Amino acid sequence: MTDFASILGSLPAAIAPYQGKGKQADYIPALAEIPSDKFGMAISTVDGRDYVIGDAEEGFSIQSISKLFTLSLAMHYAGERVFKRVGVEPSGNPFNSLSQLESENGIPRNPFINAGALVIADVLLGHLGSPKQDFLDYMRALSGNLDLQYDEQVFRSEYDTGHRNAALAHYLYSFGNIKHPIAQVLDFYFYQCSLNMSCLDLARASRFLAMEGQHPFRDERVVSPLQARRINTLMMTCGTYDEAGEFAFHVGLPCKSGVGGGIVATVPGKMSICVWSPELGKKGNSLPGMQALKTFVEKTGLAVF
Ligand SMILES: NC(=O)CC[C@H](N)C(=O)O
Repeated sequence: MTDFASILGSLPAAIAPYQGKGKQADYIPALAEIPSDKFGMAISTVDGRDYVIGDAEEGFSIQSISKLFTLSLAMHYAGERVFKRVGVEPSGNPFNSLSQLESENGIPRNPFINAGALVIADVLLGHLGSPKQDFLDYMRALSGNLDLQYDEQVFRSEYDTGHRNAALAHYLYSFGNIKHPIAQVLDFYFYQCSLNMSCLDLARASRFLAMEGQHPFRDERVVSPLQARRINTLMMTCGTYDEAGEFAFHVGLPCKSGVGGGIVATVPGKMSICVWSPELGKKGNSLPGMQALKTFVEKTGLAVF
């Protein structure tokens, strides 16, 4: 049997050469205050075993990893209709780009770029009675951590500096692809991004993606098996933005990153993984985090191809 504990134990040395080579997100000022040398990783297997290393139980800002969960919830409520309003193609552009929306009639390329996630937030506003609380409850149930909270300071920081997201939301609204008041959409979007979770929380919470949509702690489905397969596919092709090709090439697992430095990866049928290290490469994905996943896959052979 693979000795996951000792493989995890080898990762701090493997990523050490990459620390100090990236840069924390500072366009959201609160994120720049996190010590840059943090590193944690957690694995949660489909049969309920957890393995952790380093700062895996320390909370961080999940940022765009939240898009994985809002998409899952939107697909649960609206099924295929979601894909009338967002596409399933990689954008090849930065996560916060506005440019393709003009020629593509306000239909974002995919649900993981900011434009797509704002549309998904709008979809959820049509289904949730108390959107922020309902989403928090959903994440608490998925992670099994009833103490999960959002980070007020990060939320405020995003609100104060979120001009690009506001521009995207207005532009989408002008195409009729946002239907609720823009202030409500942004409020919900900044809230989802400012949830504070640890690697262990996120590895557990994303386990349904490795379990054909089965809820990790309840006798119910989060999404259908087909939907789980599609979400994994979108993670592989679009989850790390304009670096998705590099991730598929070097890591070979469905991944979803956030500018807080976290990356969730799934090994369908086997486990879910979350790594966290705040220094980002040029495309906004954790540089040491990517190396940790690459090394993990080399040592375990767990890539999907
Ligand atoms: N890639 C990310 O994590 C981006 C999320 C961030 N909240 C933003 O909207 O810019």
